[in-house]
Amino acid sequence: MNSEGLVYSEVDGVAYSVRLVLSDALVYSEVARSVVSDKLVYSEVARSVVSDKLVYSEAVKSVSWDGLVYSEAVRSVSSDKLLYWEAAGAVMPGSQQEAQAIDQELFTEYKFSVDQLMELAGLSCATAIAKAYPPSSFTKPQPTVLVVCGPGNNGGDGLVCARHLKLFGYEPTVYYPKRPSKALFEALTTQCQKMDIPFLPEFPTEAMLIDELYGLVVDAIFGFSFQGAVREPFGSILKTLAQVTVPIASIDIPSGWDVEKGHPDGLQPDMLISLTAPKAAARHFTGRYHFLGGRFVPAALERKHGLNLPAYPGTDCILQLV
Ligand SMILES: NC(=O)C1=CN([C@@H]2O[C@H](COP(=O)(O)OP(=O)(O)OC[C@H]3O[C@@H](n4cnc5c(N)ncnc54)[C@H](O)[C@@H]3O)[C@@H](O)[C@H]2O)[C@@H](O)CC1
Ligand SMILES: [K+]
Repeated sequence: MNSEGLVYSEVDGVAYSVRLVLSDALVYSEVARSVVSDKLVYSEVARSVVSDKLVYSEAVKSVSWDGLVYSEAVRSVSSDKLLYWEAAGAVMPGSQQEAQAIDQELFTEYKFSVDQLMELAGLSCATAIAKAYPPSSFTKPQPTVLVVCGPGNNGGDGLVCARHLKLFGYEPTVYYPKRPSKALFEALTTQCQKMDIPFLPEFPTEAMLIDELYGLVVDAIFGFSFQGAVREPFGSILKTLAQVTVPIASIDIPSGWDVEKGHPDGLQPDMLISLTAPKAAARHFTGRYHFLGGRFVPAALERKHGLNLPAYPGTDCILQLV
C-alpha cells in the first residue's frame, strides 16, 4: 500500500493543512494550523513519523503578539531501544534597552569580562552553523565561508566564530573594514591571522562573486546596539549582501534591522543565532534555522528579567528554536 495526500483549507483567517503519506512500513503525517489577525499570529505544527521500529513526533506552537513571541516545541523519538524527548519553551522579550541592560549587568554586577562571553557566544555561533550547514552539505569543493565583521562586539563574535569554524574544518575568510583600536579586537584578529584565516582587503562589489567563491556568509556586522540609518561602508556592504543567493547566517540580529521592529526590505538571512535571548525583531525572522546560543546567563539574572529561557539539552551550548 502506498498513498499520499495533501489537504489545505482556509476558513475565516484560519488556515489548515494536512499531509499524510502511508506506505507499508511508514506513516507520515503533518498538520499545520495558523491564525493571523492584525495583532496576533498563532501557528501550530504537528508532525509525526511512524515506522516499524520508530516513532518520531514533533509539535511546534508559537504565538506572536505585537512585541511578544511565545513559542514551544516538543520533540520525541522512540524506538525499540531508545526513548528521546525534548521540550522547549521560549518567551521573547527583547527590547533594545532590555538587551543592553542585561549586557551591562553581566559585566558590572556579575563580573564577567567581555572576552569570556564573546568566546562562548562565538563558539555557539560556529556550533549552530556546523549543525545546520555541515561541510558535506556545501556544493563548493571546499566549505568556504565569508565572515563579515562590524565595528562592535557583534563583529568580535564574528572573529571568534571564524576561528572555531576553522577548527571545525571550514575555510573561513574575514572581511573586517572598521577595526577598533582595542586590545581585545587586535588579539582576536591576530589569533585568526595566525590560524591562516585570510582577511579580504576589499569587499566584493558583485553579489555574484560572493556566490561563486563562498558557500555561506556569516553576518556579524551589527548586533543589539545598531541604531539609525546605516553609515558607510556598511550601507553598500548590506546592499550587496541582500543580493547574494548563498545562505546568510546572522549573529544575534540580522544587520540593518531595527532591534525591535525588524526591517521588511532588509537582509533576509537563512539562519539566525540569537544570543542570550531572542530580541523582539526575531519575530520577523522567516529563514529556515533559528538557534539560541550564549549559554551563560545566571539563573538570578534570568529571573530578574523574566527571560524564561528554554532548557538547553544536556551539555549543548545551542538550542534549535526553529
Ligand atoms: N551580553 C551580551 O549580551 C553579549 C553580547 N555580545 C555581542 O555584542 C553585541 C552588541 O555589541 P555592541 O554593543 O558592541 O554593539 P554592536 O556590535 O551591535 O554595534 C555597535 C557598533 O556599530 C556601530 N553602529 C551602530 N549603529 C550604526 C549605524 N547605523 N551605522 C553604522 N554603524 C553603526 C556603532 O558605532 C558601534 O561601533 C550583541 O549583539 C552580541 O552579538 C557577545 O559578544 C557576548 C555577550
Ligand atoms: K548581525
